[in-house]
Amino acid sequence: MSSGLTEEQKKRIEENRQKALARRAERLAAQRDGQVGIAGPQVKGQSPGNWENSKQENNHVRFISQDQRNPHSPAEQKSYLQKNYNHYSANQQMAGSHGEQQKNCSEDAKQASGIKQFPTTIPNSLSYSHQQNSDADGQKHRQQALINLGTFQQPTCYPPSKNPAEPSHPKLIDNGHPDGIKDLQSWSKSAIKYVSAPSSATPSDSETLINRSRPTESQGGGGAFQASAKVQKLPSSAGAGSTSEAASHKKANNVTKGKCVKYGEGRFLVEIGYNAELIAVFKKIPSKSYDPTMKKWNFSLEDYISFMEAANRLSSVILEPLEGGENMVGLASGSRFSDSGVDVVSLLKMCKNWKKPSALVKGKCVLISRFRFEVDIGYSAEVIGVFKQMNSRNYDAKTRKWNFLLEDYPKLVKMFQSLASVQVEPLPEAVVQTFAAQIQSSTSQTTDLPEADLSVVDSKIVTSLMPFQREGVNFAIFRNGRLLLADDMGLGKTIQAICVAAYYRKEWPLLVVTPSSVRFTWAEAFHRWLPSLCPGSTNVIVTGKDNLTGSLINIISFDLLSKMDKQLKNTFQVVIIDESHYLKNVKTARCRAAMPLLKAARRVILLSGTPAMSRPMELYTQIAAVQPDFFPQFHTFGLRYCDAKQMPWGWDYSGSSNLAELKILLEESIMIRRLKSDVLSQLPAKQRKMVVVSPEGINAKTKAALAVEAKKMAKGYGNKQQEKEALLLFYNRTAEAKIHSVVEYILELLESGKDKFLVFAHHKIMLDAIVEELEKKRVEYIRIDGSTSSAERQSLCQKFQLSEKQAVAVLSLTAANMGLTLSAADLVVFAELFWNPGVLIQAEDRAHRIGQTSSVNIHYVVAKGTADDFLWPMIQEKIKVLGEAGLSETNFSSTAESTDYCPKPDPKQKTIFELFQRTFSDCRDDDDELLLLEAADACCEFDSGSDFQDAKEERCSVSSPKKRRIEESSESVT
Ligand SMILES: Nc1ncnc2c1ncn2[C@@H]1O[C@H](COP(=O)(O)OP(=O)(O)OP(=O)(O)O)[C@@H](O)[C@H]1O
Repeated sequence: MSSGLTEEQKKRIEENRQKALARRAERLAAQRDGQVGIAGPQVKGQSPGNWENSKQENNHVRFISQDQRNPHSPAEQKSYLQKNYNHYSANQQMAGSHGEQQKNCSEDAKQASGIKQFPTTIPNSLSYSHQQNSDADGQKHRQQALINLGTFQQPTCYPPSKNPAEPSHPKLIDNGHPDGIKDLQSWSKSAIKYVSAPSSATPSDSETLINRSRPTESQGGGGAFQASAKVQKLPSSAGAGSTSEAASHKKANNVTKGKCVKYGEGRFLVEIGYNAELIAVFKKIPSKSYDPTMKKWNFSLEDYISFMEAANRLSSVILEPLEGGENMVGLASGSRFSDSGVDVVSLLKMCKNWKKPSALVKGKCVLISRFRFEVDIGYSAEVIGVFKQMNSRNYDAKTRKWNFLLEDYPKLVKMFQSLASVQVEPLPEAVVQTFAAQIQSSTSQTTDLPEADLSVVDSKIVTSLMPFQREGVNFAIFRNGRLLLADDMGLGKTIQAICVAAYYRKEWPLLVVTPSSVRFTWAEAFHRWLPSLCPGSTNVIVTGKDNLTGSLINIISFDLLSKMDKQLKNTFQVVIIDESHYLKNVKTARCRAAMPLLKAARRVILLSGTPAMSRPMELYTQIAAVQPDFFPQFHTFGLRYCDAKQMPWGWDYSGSSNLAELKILLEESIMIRRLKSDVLSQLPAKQRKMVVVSPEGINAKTKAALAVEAKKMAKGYGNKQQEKEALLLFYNRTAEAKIHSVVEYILELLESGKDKFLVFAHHKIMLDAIVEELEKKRVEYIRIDGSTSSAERQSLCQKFQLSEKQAVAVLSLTAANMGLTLSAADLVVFAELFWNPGVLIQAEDRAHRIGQTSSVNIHYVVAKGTADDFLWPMIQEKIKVLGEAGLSETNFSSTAESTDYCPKPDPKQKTIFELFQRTFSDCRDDDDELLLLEAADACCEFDSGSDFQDAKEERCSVSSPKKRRIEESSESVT
């Protein structure tokens, strides 16, 4: 049986093999002379920072500056992180500690001389340690200790929900009593603190009740709830008994259930069946109004709190509170702010009518911390006179501004109102609403987030959450499932989002909107983290014609979303938007398609490590998606936070202003963001992720070619040589098939603001395509492959290390997997797999080595229906065997997502898998493998008639390759 290679290809393979042999001999000789490795000699005239010189001297260096540098780019964050990460190695948080890293490095050197393989031992266990922080007000922020999650139930398979509106989520129980903490083995404290609402005025979701009393055993689920929350009571302004407590004591029988919903501007409506007691309450509310068409009562939002208090005292009524009602805490009508004599209504009115055309002195109030605001105003004796009447006044000699406790805000605003010559812009309404509790009483203490009861969620995911992730989930549930999760890259936004979504599973079908390259990765992640899901529960939409509601979990790309049926906008009550900064521009089709959907949904989980990449205006749509009431008009937001300026052609919103206030506001209300430096002690040294690319990225011809190769392989071959050749051809075809998806993924990483990363690939066509695209997009890059001399490598590495711009290192798997230090990157992308895991681990260690101060994220891009189906399980098996022998980390796959990614138990596939194993497992000699590969690459190189040529022509993002001469190919084998 033929191997599929032509005579000419075979001849070239042999030629290449000879050349590779010669090169290997050269390399070995060079190693003996000490030329290979970290300390290779510099090329004459090249200085480390001199890109231009090297550009002239080295064809493989093409650093093209970007036009503009993003002032808020992750590069800046990165340098900040690096400054702050020095404790990391000292704390031995990086797996294996310094000693181990040194071992790795010395083993790299050994590898370079071909002595030993599989050098890296990476413990998978996570270590936790406490970390101290402090906020502007000196509040101590600490990271969590272990959380006892031992008693979570294993839910059964999720059936599709028949009634999405059915209340489903369980109670949130908060062990607020300090004694409760003592009883527990471990306790957690949040880095984020919340001012708890006055007990009577806490609007809580009737389903997500917050129980501020000490949990009994039954409440606590036998230890499922930990005392993270130290919720203190604020002075109650409106009667006793919390909404939640009252609600939770109501009997299930004989109760009328209903909910409050927004109703036009400034009003809410109560959707509920007839209940005589409640009608009596309605009639006592001053702002009551009856809508005869809807047959429902509605009221002013100002009466919301007092209404809820009254309603919750009725044993026959359970009312689900208003979404976002927590922002109205303290704004109950009639409630007066301490010492000011100002009630809520007057305060809001004063805030609206603050402009005085004749004012001589103008200024503004700005929030500077969670408890204080400052008044930015020019000198005026009158104003100073007012300031001096404030008990909490404080003069900051540095900024030359006065600041006050929020408690003094109403009084100050009232006094400014009486000064005709003074105009002070108040705090935005969103700030007043969010910080109402502090405005009401700054003596209120802070509270940690209540611990959510996740017993309805698969225990696998719950027990896997790292402490800070658990805190993220608590935050999300505390915010009723509407939030912007803005954790740094690689901190596990996916696992948190899945956990939150699973908490609301009775409201599914769920919609996940993602960049197209990671749709399948999401599907895999759901099944990984929620094992109780039935196999058919995920539906990845690949064309505009696919059924968007086909399954319980529907995953769609941003671009396809705009083609979706508008009628479906009310179908999804729970929506996850991955990389939500894709929505930053309101004019784009993706944003126009997503916004109505998000406004209609009850739970909106936005994920982005870089919610705004350059200016605050990019945040607007994301804020509006989560909290539409915050800034109903963009212009208001623009004036306050985008330094909006009126130009001859209209308003310019491209600036920024009051950013500190915006950050405090968002963190208090809708956003949670942790940097790697905040949680480093909880992170493993390496985090591996599988990026399963979509099959439609592979064109039909390439798919057919792969299928033909697979079919041939399944039939078997006459001898080992033929088997090897066939496998190599299959491997080559896989590279061709993946190019489009890999390039797309890299572009998405760049678009997401990933500033520096390494991309490893084996085949020249893959490396070429990546480089070609980077050039097109004018992204700086270095390339190191088999043709790069030792000296060049060294200078390229230094340049990559020192470069402050967005830069990608494009590296050959077999020629750049050892002896190089590229620790300036903390992200490594594998465009291709390789059957020798030692090579992969060595390649990972280009970034994960001494000098690395962060946890390294590793993304393996895999495509189903290609050689990856066989390579991935094979790699894992090899690693397992090596682990058992103490030669490698024990479980490579446990640090990677989608470990269930393996060939289907199809007999044909099994034959191929065995063929892979037989061929590559037998191949113990490294050099032989490399030779084989180099040789194999040649057949890919000159295969001008390959399907890839056609495929490339069809694609717009990857331009046609130049035909290469055979002689060149053998020189530039990777
Ligand atoms: N608690 C955990 N246990 C095990 N693996 C985890 C955990 N949290 C995250 N990971 C793994 O870490 C990797 C990175 O996680 P994820 O992709 O969710 O990060 P991210 O914050 O979404 O990053 P990005 O911003 O790059 O998309 C994944 O492989 C994920 O499975």
